[in-house]
Amino acid sequence: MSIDVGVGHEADAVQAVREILAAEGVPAALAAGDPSLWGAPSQAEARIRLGWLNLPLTSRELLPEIVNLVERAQAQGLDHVVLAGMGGSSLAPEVICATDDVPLTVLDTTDPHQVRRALDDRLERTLLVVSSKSGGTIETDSHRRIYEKAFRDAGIDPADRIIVVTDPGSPLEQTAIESGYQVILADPNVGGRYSALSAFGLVPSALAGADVRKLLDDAAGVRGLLSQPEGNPGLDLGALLGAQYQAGRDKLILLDTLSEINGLPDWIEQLIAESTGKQGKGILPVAGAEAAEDHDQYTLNIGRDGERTVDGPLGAQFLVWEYATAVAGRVLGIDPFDQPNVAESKENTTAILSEAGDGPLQTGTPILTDGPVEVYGDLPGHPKDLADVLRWALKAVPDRGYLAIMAYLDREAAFDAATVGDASFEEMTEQWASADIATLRALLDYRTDRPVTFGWGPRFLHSTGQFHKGGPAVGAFLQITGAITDDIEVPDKPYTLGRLQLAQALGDLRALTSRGRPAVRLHLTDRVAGVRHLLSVAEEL
Ligand SMILES: O=P(O)(O)OC[C@H]1O[C@H](O)[C@H](O)[C@@H](O)[C@@H]1O
Repeated sequence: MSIDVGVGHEADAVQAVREILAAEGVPAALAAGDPSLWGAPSQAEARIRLGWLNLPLTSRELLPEIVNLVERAQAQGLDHVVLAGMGGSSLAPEVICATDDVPLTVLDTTDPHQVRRALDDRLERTLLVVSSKSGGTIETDSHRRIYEKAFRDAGIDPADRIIVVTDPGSPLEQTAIESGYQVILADPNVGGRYSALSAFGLVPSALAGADVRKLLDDAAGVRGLLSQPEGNPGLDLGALLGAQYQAGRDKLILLDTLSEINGLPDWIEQLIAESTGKQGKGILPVAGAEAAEDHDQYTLNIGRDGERTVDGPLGAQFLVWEYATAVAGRVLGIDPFDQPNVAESKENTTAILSEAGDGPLQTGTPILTDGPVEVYGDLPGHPKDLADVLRWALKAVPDRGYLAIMAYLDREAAFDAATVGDASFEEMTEQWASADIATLRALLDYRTDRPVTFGWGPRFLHSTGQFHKGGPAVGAFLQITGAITDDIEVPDKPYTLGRLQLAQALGDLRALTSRGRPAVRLHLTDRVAGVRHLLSVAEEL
């Protein structure tokens, strides 16, 4: 089964870019793993980052080991699979499992309420996959420590329940060996966001019940096309992204509503934002929005329907989008394999934790309080209430700009609002939406012609966070944090999850404001009431 790319009515412009790329020999060179395609300064990194091109073949070697893991888990009756992993270490398994309709609990959060939800859910049948390429990611390290303690407290040996996926030689590999955990080593020549078809994508998905062999088969089916100058879906898509960028359309609205693949835009978001958002350039992917066409925006559909489309099975989609992103990187003149600005927020987080010592974190004082919402920030014009603050945020977006909502909250919290009993599907959806902070995106989107993005913190720090800081300086930022009523200790660390989460929010805010980007933090002193209030104020703007 193959994959089709529909380039829409800009076919001539796309053809022009494709011809240049073909004349430069890009398709064959990229398919062969030539690291010189992004210029001399990128060559050293590219040399160790092109392994994804071969994963449809090389990952097959993992299948016997994966089958053993799955059989062992089944024999032990472990049917609740929890995946601790950030960014590239969890986004692909989330899409794979949602598409195959098998349950996977993803922990890519430091929100203590959301982590507590997972801990309280079938611990006696839980299998934890700890996935981290670097082996040093603070969120994932915290989850491992918390689960180790929870297992021990429940009289369960963590070595029976924890599987580690990491790169050879990482500190996590060392810890895993010392702790007696099963370790699956990933291909070190593949970067995090290009790792969907590696052990990072396959191991947790297979344990959750997904058909990963099919994924590799579908990717292998398209791989042979990637060296060709014609009939090459990766080249077509890369040329489309590049041509749109050259025409000033650098906001990509991703739709998947009519697709059988569930949630691919979230994975594409990380791939494109982190790969291209740097040196003041970049393509901003917008997931979860309505279709939009404008001088700087265009829509692309996953599936058959629409003007610009990418239609084909998930395994092929992964490979084609990765190839297209690498091609677009060349057209934009950036290195698609580094993420130079991600580290900055992480360093700020560490600094904020150490500045505070044993005392409370330095949050400053609110400039105003509107019911259950406190407002922190340096805002001009003396806003008098929350409505003023939201109006300011919308106005702060420049021409060609965007508004980013970043919520450091429990992304499952809206489940608590769902009525049990005889509510209809529509009623339940409505209840969900009115308790879900993500609804704010649509409410604000309605009031501006600029794109509005929504990200869960700290998850987005490993994705669009790179674009926010490294991309064009045209973002305005609305950060949302919430009171914590049930915090969780991180064993052998001087912080709790809640303290870490707040430090991450403050650290990113510092990175944004130090660049002069308009940014404000809304703090919900009561989460449920705060979400309700914020949504009702946004509705009446
Ligand atoms: O897999 P890990 O090493 O834990 O990394 C998880 C994520 O961390 C960083 O933020 C990178 O920018 C991401 O590209 C990566 O996916």
